[in-house]
Amino acid sequence: MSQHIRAAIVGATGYGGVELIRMLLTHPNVQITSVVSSSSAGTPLAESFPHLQEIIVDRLDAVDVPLIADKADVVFLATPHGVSTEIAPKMLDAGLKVIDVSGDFRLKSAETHERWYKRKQADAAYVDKAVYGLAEVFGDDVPGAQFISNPGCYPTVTSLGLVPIVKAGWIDTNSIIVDAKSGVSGAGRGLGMTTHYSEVNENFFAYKVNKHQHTPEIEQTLSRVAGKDVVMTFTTHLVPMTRGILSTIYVRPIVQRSEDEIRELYRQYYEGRPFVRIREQGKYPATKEVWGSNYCDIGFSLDERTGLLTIISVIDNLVKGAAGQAVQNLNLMMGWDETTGLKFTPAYP
Ligand SMILES: NC(=O)C1=CN([C@@H]2O[C@H](COP(=O)(O)OP(=O)(O)OC[C@H]3O[C@@H](n4cnc5c(N)ncnc54)[C@H](OP(=O)(O)O)[C@@H]3O)[C@@H](O)[C@H]2O)C=CC1
Ligand SMILES: CC(=O)N[C@@H](CCC(=O)OP(=O)(O)O)C(=O)O
Repeated sequence: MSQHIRAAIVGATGYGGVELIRMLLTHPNVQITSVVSSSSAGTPLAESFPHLQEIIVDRLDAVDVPLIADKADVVFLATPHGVSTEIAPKMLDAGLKVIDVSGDFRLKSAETHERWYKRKQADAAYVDKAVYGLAEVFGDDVPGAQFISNPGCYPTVTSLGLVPIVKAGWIDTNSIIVDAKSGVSGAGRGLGMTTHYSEVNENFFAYKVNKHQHTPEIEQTLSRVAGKDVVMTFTTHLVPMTRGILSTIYVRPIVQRSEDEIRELYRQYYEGRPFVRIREQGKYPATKEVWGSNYCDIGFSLDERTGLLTIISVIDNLVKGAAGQAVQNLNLMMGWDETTGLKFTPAYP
């Protein structure tokens, strides 16, 4: 099925939003008809982003739901936590398809959401309506959906690294340890005490230890595929680079399997899913090998001495971790090939 669709992007002056503009500009089935800003409405886009000199839209629109519903068929929300809670229900009621890149609708339990995000979740009717769009795992839920909740960056890279082996029941699901590192663009474009140059340059630190809001999101996915409660230890770190997340995952196998058999399990699970690439024996992915692309690359090492399996998974946080997966979900929603408009080769070096 091929069909054109008009798209609006809210939060377009931020990193997720501008990455959506980059992806959608070359998408053959999409026309960007509204670019929305709460702080710069009425100004040209090039004022926020001088690298976007071509006229995509005349001026940035305000957050005006009837106007957006008039101009677009689908709206992408690349807004800070809490904003989608307010505006997504109105947009859905106005008949728009909504793809929310924020964390507002990812967790199905209101109590868990409040505990980890420290704010009240949206109306349960809308949370129920939101389809969690981890494309390679739950992509079958997406076609025909009106409302997609796009996974977080750490949850995407970590869940894709764990789902096949958790689903197979080959590991102890009570002793998973995830050691994840992100580039600074993961924190968005806004200035913050821990993200400005002199704090980040020549520095490396853990943050939100045992308190990261993505912990319950990953556990929700793993519990869903395992059919039982899964918990894990999850530590995030900030790395002095712009893009990329690398997740190092340690698990304890409970069945005797060789590294080759584990690799084959992953190959079979991701067969026909072009954005997950499994590395050969002894090869471990680096963030630059997916930079600017929608790929998630995964490598393995089974340590015969300790019996532990190390899984290394990488993505570009702004692409597979945000805008790219959002476009992948649009493709699945619309019944288009999931790679449409997303065949970016990583920029290297
Ligand atoms: N950065 C990343 O790697 C990832 C980010 N995400 C999530 O995506 C969302 C966007 O992140 P990111 O692009 O990094 O953040 P940024 O801070 O870079 O951008 C957010 C944008 O939201 C807009 N905004 C702020 N308040 C409002 C409001 N009340 N109504 C409408 N728009 C508003 C701002 O634009 P303006 O002032 O022009 O309105 C701002 O530019 C967040 O929820 C984030 O958690 C998810 C996965 C990865
Ligand atoms: C480096 C950095 O600070 N990253 C952010 C990722 C936030 C994000 O992507 O937010 P969602 O919860 O909407 O997915 C963090 O760790 O909170």
